[in-house]
Amino acid sequence: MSPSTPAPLRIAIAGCTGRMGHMLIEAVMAADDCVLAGALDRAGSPAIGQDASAFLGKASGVAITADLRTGLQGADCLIDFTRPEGTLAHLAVCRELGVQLVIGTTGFSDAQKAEIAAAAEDVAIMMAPNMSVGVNVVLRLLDMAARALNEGYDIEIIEAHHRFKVDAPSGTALKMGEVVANALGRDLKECAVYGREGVTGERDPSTIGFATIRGGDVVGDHTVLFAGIGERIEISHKSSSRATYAQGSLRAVRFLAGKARGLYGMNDVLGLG
Ligand SMILES: NC(=O)C1=CN([C@@H]2O[C@H](COP(=O)(O)OP(=O)(O)OC[C@H]3O[C@@H](n4cnc5c(N)ncnc54)[C@H](OP(=O)(O)O)[C@@H]3O)[C@@H](O)[C@H]2O)C=CC1
Ligand SMILES: O=C(O)C1=N[C@H](C(=O)O)C[C@H](O)C1
Repeated sequence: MSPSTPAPLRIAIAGCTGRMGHMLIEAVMAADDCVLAGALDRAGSPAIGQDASAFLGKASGVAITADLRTGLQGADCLIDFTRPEGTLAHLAVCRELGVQLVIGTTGFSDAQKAEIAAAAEDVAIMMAPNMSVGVNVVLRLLDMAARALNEGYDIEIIEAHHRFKVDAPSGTALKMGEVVANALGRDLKECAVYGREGVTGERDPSTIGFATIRGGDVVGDHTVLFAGIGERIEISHKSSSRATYAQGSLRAVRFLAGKARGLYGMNDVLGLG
């Protein structure tokens, strides 16, 4: 390395054998400015002890471990796409060791989100339910659309994901709901309707409806429908590869570099305001 070349970003991956874990390891290994520093999996996983990039047919020299301190030792930043309880366990050790965090996990309760915000007083964290550039641009479009269509339009959010997804609605759909509700001066907690069945009565115009589809290998589709009398507007995003989430996560790691603390979103990373 020449004296002017910056040191590579040392990245650990949690949930390293998961769908996103594999995408992230591939992305880190392919990035010139990043190095794989650790790979975490759950205790009891048959992958413990194996090389983290063995699935790519090449060696990283990093063995998969369930020991958080071993996996985080030597890392600047942990990228975590696991489950809420896993992320919170990782968060506690990252906070203690001063390791930054990029959190892609979805399905957190309000109390769990508050725990993450508290940890961000000590360590820099970027958390977003969707790391793709496209979805984050859509969030801006939704803010604009909701303000312009603030009367006479029923708002419904429809999302589709693969059969393995465990949380519903998706974190992205909920974020879309929050953006639209905020733009309209509503509280999503009070106006969200999660599915309908039976004699529901006529639609209450102040509600925001959610519909969830699960099946096959759908990577992630989201549509926000503004339905008026005489016209409908649909704002859609469709993911065809998880690589966009991995590339967004690396942008987040680069954004966090050098930051001591604070809780950031993908809007900060992308400069979307
Ligand atoms: N923000 C974004 O852009 C995106 C977010 N996501 C979110 O990321 C998360 C993971 O998605 P995906 O990769 O598809 O899921 P997978 O189930 O494929 O992978 C999850 C990984 O986390 C591990 N894990 C599960 N529970 C725990 C735990 N309690 N502690 C530690 N590790 C754990 C799993 O291990 P094991 O196999 O042993 O259970 C597995 O390695 C989901 O919340 C999903 O919604 C997904 C894509 C994009
Ligand atoms: O579980 C997934 O796959 C995805 N989860 C995220 C979410 O819940 O919004 C992001 C993306 O839609 C894929």
